Amino acid sequence: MRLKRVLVKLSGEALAGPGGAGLHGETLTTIASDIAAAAHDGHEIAVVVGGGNFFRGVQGLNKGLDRPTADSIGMLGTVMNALALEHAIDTAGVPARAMSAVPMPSLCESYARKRALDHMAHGKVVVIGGGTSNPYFTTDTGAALRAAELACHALLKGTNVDGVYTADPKTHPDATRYDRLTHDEAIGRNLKVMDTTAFALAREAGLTVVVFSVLDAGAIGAVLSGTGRYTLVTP
Ligand SMILES: Nc1ncnc2c1ncn2[C@@H]1O[C@H](COP(=O)(O)OP(=O)(O)O)[C@@H](O)[C@H]1O
Ligand SMILES: O=c1ccn([C@@H]2O[C@H](COP(=O)(O)OP(=O)(O)O)[C@@H](O)[C@H]2O)c(=O)[nH]1
Repeated sequence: MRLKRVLVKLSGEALAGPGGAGLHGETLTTIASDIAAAAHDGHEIAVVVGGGNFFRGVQGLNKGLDRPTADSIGMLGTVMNALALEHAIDTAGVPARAMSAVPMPSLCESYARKRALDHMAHGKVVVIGGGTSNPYFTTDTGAALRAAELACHALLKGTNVDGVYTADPKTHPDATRYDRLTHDEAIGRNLKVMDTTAFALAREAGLTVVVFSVLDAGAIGAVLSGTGRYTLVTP
C-alpha cells in the first residue's frame, strides 16, 4: 500500500484520554508526536478531528435544541480540538496549520482545498475542524470527503477499537475482527464503526479506509509502515 499522502481521522473521544470527555494533555501530546514523526518521515498528512469529547448533535435533542442548532454546537467543538492539536503538533516540532470548514478568520484559516494541498506540499500538517460545515453530517463523512478531494492514498480512521468487528465489540464481546472487507460488505452488514454516508463516499471515491486504535503510542507510524494491527476496507 503506497501511503505518501494520508488523511487521519481522529475521533473526539481519542483526544479525551481516560476521562472520556474534554481534552487530555498527555494523550494529545502522544498523538501529536506520532503525527509529527510520520510527517518527519516524509508523509503528507491532513487530519480531520471529531468533537464527541465536547458535544454531539444528538445530545442537544433531549435538551430541546433543534438538530441544526445542536449540530452547529457540535461543529464548534471540532474546531476546539483542531486548535489544540495544531498547537500540540507544532510543539512536537512539525509546523501545523488548523483550518476550519466553518469560517472563523480570527481563530484560524478557513478550509480551502488548494491551500490545504499547498500546506502539505510544504511539509505542514493540516488539521481540519468544522466537519463538512453542514448539519446532519458527521466528521467521518467530513474525513471521507477531504480524503477524496485531497487525493489521499487512504483514510486512516483512528479510534478506540483495533479494527472492524462483526458487531460492536463493546456490546458484543464474542464479535470477531475482520482483517479485510469491502465497502459493500461494511455497508451491507451495517457495521457501525463508520456511518453509512462516510462508507458510501469512500466507496464512490475508491478510497481505502484503515480502521485502527490510536490509543497506543506509535500507532499511526505502525499503520503507515504496514506493521500495525488494523482492518482494511477496500473497494
Ligand atoms: N462493527 C463494529 N466494529 C468496530 N467498532 C464498532 C462496530 N460497530 C460499532 N462500533 C463502535 O464504533 C466506535 C468507533 O467509532 P468512532 O467514530 O471512533 O466513535 P463514535 O461513533 O462513538 O464517535 C467504537 O467505539 C465501537 O464501539
Ligand atoms: O459535518 C459535520 C460534522 C460534525 N457535525 C456535528 O459535530 C458533532 C461532532 O462530530 P462527530 O460526532 O463526528 O465527532 P466524533 O464522533 O468523531 O468525536 C456531531 O455529532 C454533529 O453534531 C456536523 O453537524 N456536521
